[in-house]
Amino acid sequence: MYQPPSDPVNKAKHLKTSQLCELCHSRKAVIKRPKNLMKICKECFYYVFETEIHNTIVSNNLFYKGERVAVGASGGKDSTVLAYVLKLLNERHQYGIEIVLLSIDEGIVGYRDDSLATVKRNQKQYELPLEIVSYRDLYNWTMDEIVACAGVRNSCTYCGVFRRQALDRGANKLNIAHVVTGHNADDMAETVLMNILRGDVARLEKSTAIMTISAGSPVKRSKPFKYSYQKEIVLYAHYKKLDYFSTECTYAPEAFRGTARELMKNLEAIRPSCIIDIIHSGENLVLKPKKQKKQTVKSKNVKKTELNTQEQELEVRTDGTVSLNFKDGNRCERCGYLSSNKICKACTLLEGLAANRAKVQLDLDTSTDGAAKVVRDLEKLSF
Ligand SMILES: Nc1ncnc2c1ncn2[C@@H]1O[C@H](COP(=O)(O)OP(=O)(O)OP(=O)(O)O)[C@@H](O)[C@H]1O
Repeated sequence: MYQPPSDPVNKAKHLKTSQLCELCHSRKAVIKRPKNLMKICKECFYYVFETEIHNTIVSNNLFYKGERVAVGASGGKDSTVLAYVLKLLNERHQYGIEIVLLSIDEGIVGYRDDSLATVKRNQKQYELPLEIVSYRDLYNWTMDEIVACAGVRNSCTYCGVFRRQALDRGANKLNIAHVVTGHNADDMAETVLMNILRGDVARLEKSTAIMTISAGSPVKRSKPFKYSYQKEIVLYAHYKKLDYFSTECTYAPEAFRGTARELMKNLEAIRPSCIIDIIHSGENLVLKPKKQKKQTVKSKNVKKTELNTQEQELEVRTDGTVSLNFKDGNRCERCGYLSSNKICKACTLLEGLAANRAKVQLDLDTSTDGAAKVVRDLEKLSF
């Protein structure tokens, strides 16, 4: 428990003033706070770290009394600290929420199996219920199989789409409409930078939102660590001796995100506040109103009945490309899960994977030489 500061009786007399905590002025400073370089003691660090998260939760009305909340638990440092701190704050400030751990098993041998073992230990340590949902059960593919079939280059794309939907479906299974994740300030600043560098204005607009809801999904997501620095989360886990899994994913991280991360780390070394500053810039960015022509589809290819029931809209983007938008509440024609598109993103990717698997099998099954084989080999080349 936090000890009140400035107790002249308990003040460490053998310490010089410069060695004392800059907040309580009575205990020895042992930490240089990554966020503002203040030298503080362990107790004050715990207190400011937890209080900042509490303030984020309260000022953004993240929870309501009686709400059931699933923590996306990967066993890594961020989500482990999130589960621990959320349970602590829930008890300390009587949020009145019910916390459940929700883990997705992507099927990555030597990585996710080990991190899930950590989550299972966390479940006992924090006395929280745990639900595990696997890609194998949902999609009949594991990430290891996907990488074997589609290569490592796009692994983050597949994994990201499937995980987002898997978290939704896991929450649905638990009858929970709110998933919190351990995305932190560094992750958010990185995303803002990436979207600026790519000129991805649509994503830039949403990249600093603390709470999001995907089109067609009944599950909202929030990021209570939006203003928490990665380095402080690691320090907190270290000093509190939390049990977490620290190995990076076996598959290559998204190359461009890696570059943005590197750039941000370099900036942070010169100016620690730049992480928060980038988030503030993103939050206050005012974008030009979108110039988009929207018209109802009157296409020959679409049956009249479909038009009536599905309320499609044809969106013509400024770069000339078009997309079909389906209003929320629609279901994917393949899997039946809620989706804003006719076929959800996961099913589109699964379709590509199935086609690729068939092609690989064809190559393995037939010992063909000559033209057919050459044509298949050429098909694999991308320019
Ligand atoms: N397999 C998973 N199961 C449940 N939640 C997950 C899973 N993977 C990621 N998440 C959620 O998404 C957040 C961000 O995930 P990311 O892959 O960026 O990992 P990270 O930044 O290393 O976080 P962590 O340290 O918690 O693993 C995690 O903090 C967690 O809440």
